[in-house]
Parts: sequence; structure tokens; C-alpha cells
Amino acid sequence: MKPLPVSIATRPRKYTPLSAYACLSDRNKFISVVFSFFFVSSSERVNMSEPKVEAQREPRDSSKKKKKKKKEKRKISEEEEKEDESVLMRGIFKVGKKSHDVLLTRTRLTWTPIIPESPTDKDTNVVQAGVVLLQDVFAVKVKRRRMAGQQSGGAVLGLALFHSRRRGRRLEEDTLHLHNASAEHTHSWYNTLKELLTGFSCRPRYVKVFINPSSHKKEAVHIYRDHVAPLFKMADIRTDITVTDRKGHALSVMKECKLDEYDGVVCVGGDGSVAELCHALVLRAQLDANSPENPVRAALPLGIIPAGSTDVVSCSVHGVRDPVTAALHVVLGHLQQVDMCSFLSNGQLVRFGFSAMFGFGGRSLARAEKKRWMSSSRRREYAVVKTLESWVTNQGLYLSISIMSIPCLSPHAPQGLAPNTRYTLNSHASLIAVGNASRSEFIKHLKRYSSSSGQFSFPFVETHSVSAVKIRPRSRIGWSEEESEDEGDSKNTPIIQSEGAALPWNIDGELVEIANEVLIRVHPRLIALYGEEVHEAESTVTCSCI
Ligand SMILES: Nc1ncnc2c1ncn2[C@@H]1O[C@H](COP(=O)(O)OP(=O)(O)OP(=O)(O)O)[C@@H](O)[C@H]1O
Repeated sequence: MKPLPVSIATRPRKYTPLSAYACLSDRNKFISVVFSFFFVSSSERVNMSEPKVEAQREPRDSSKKKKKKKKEKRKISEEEEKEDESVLMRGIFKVGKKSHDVLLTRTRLTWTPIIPESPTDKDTNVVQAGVVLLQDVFAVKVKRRRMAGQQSGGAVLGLALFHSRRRGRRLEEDTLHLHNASAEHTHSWYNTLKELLTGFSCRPRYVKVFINPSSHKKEAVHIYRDHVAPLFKMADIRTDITVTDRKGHALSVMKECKLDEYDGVVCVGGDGSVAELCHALVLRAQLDANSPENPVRAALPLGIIPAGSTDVVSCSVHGVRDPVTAALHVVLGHLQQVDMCSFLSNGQLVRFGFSAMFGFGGRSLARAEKKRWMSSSRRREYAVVKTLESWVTNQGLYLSISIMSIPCLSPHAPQGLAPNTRYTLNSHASLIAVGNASRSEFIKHLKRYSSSSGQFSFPFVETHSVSAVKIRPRSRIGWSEEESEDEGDSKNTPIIQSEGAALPWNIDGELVEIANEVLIRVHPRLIALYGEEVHEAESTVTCSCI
């Protein structure tokens, strides 16, 4: 693909780069620079997170006291560790066909084969010693012998421990069967295990579930029913389910419902549904706290069951697009505190979100939204190709500006759109500004997201850590979203965009049209999402459009 060497005067319709006026702030102090950015530098970032200078000024006495305190703390935690590892129960169970010596501590259950079981036993195929950490166990049940159709009673056979097993980034369900026909023995183990599991306070007992039946391939209801509901049932998690019937339905339910009844919220859908619920949770916290100026941390964590076409947020906190992994993170109460951004225009809150794209990202989404009848993957590829066709190089103008408070991992960009962004970086987002570049260079830059690295090693790509960004489109020469897909229509399209015309933004995959300057601020740890810190997502998709 050759870059189109045209200028504004000669081929205005073909001119789509943005002239952006952006200024970034360290906390709330704005320093404006036309056509350039003022960034939070890496040295400032270090100072913000690690107050080293202050530490050096402290008198020696206080440093001695600190050392003593540290030592005492270490001693206490060593004692706690010893207590955790002291044996609570010891007994004999059959694991597989062999008898095992089973030990239970506060943190783990271990089993070791009893050898020799009988002097004549020549079978070497014994079940090996093993361990299950209680942090991975989500249910324990008493096993009974029952006739077909029998609902209750039955002779006790032993225990079943349902736990998660890790395979790369994936979490899978597994079961450990411990056989012992003594009802008394089995019940005392059952009661102790139940009590220990109740001690995991982050695990939800009652969750509000939202399912978007229209997301992606319209499979969200099946995904929930087949992969998530059985795990929730097994873990004794009660659910209150709303199947959404329109855009904004989840938000209106979240504004009204009694939140203190629930321990968490679960979203089954794509990025649009996730964005709506994250926004709803933070907005609700702000309304409840009567704090119109400042965002307030969401009261409940959100679990994300991926059922969309890209699932950036799910990939960013799970590393894979897998409903079972996502459900197990909820069941086991794995929590991540995640930074979010607020988007304000004219001082008014537009929404809360994790990422925004202005320029290329916004324009291609605006195009894709007009082709809703296409399948989501075709729609996306079509929009990317179409948008690339419609821009050319221009010095001093920005082709794309992205701001992301999470790494935005996906199968298309396994290391993320902003690989250097971590969830808990404390009020820093990544700003990626793509400046003057030819079309082929821009495509090269985009392509490198799907490989592994080097997407920022271009002279026209700037990346910065920011705590806030202000973006004001300055030029009124631009594309028109009314433009026909057919080039012949160019004569009828206005070259000068009318003052105050709304421009497309892509906020967490949702099309938001904003006419004015946009202020994006990063709010540290505004929401908790069920998941874990992930550095690379599983890559299962190759994009053929560029
Ligand atoms: N019953 C419904 N009908 C139409 N839209 C709905 C319904 N329920 C929710 N929505 C809205 O649909 C939008 C898109 O949802 P979602 O992101 O889950 O699906 P998707 O766009 O197909 O997935 P992806 O963003 O991964 O491509 C959200 O803004 C959501 O509020």
C-alpha cells in the first residue's frame, strides 16, 4: 500500500489526520502545549510511587525503630506460617485404589501412599503423593451411594473436593475423591473443610448476574448456562440474573438495585457490556457517596465472563478468553484492583472507562457501527481497511491517539495495546500518539501488535505514562462520517467541518460522539475485577485484513 502524497488544499476529502491539541497533567495541574504533549516523566513516576527523598531525611533513630518493627513483623508472620502449617486433621482415605495417609492444615491437604499396603502387593502402579492448596478448592461434598432416582440419604462413601488446576493461563475444574465409608470420620473432615473454606472472605456468596443475549454470536446465555452456572451452583453461590433487553438496561438496573445484598456483579457479554457495567458500578458509588466532583471506588467487584468478539478486559485480567477460567476466578475470589479513567467534556462526565481511542480507533469504530448487519469479525476488518484507505501522511498531525489504563490484551494483541501499562500502576495510563507517518509505516506499526514487540519502535510513535490527558481537535478540516464508501461522492461532502461537530471516540469498544475537548483523568484502583495480573494473553486469532 502506497501512501497518498496529497495535501489539504488539493484533496481535502482524502485528508483525515487529526490536528490535536493535547495537554497532560501531573495530577490536576495542566500545562498546555500546542501540538505537543507534556508527559509524566519516568523520573517523576518513580518519585510518585517511591518517596525515596523523604526516606533519606529521616533521623537514624527512626530507621533503627523501623528495622526493629520489621524484625518483629517478620517474627509474627513466621509464627503465623507455622500455625498455618500445623496439622489440623490426619486420617486414612483411599485415593484411587490405594490407602493414603491424608493430612490437613489451614492451607493445604496432602496425601501420601501407605506402603506396603500388603506384603503380597506387587502392583507398582500406585497413586503418587499429592497436594491440593485450599486456596484452589471451591467446594467439598459428601459422596454417597444412591440408587437411580434416589434424591437423599444413601451410604457414605467419602468426600469429593472440587478444585481448580492451572494449565498455562487457563484454570480448569478438577476433583479429588477421598474414599472412607465411615460416616463419622467423613463428616468431621467435611465440617472442618467447610469451615476452612468459609474463611476465604473474598469469595462471593450472592452475585448479581447480567447476561447480554445479543453479544457477538448470541451465545451468552448458553455460555452462562453450560460453563458458569454449574460452577456457581457447586460453590453454593446464589445468583440474581438479569438478561438485558437493550443498551443501557444494565446501567438502569444498577442505578436502582439494592447493592448491599450482593457480594459481586458478574457480566456475561462483550466489551460493550463490560464497559457499561464498570461505568455503572463507579457511577453508582459516586451517586451513593453524593460526590459529584470526585469518583468513588466501586462498592462491588465485577466478574467478566467473555462472550464477545474481542474481550479486551477479560483477556487483560485472565490472559485467556475462557468462560471457565473467568468463572473460577470469581468462585475463588481472585481480585485485582484496577485503575479507571473518567472522560469529561465541558466539565460534564461522559463516562468512566479503561481505554479510549481518538482518530483511527474512533473512526474505524464509527464505520463498523454502520455495518452492524455484518458478522463482528468481518465488520472489524472492513472498518480497519476502509479507514486506512481514507487517510494520508501529514506532518505535525496525529493519526491516532490512544489512552489506556489497562494493558488491553486480546487474542489479536496478546501483549496488549499498551504492554507497559499495569493495572495497579497508581494513577498512570499509557498514552500512545501516532504522528506523521506514511500509510505503509502505520500498517507496519499496527501489524506489530499481533506479533510480539517493536510496535513502538517507530520515530512517529510516542508512548508516555500519563495521569491525565486533554484532547481538543483543532482543525476543522477533516473527514465527514457522511462520506460515501464510493469515492465519486467526494464533491458533495463539505471540506470544512462545522464548528462543534461531534467526532467519534472509541471508549472501551463503544462508539461515543463528542463535539468538544475531552479531559481524561486516571483514577487509581477505582474498581476491583475478578482475575489476576497477566502479562501475555493466549493468541488464537490472526487478523487477515492488513
Ligand atoms: N438485548 C440487547 N439488545 C441489544 N443490545 C444490547 C442488549 N443488551 C445489551 N446490549 C448492548 O449491546 C452493546 C454491545 O454489547 P457487547 O459488547 O456485549 O456485544 P458485542 O458488541 O457483540 O461484543 P464485542 O464488543 O466484543 O464485539 C452494549 O452496549 C450493551 O449495552
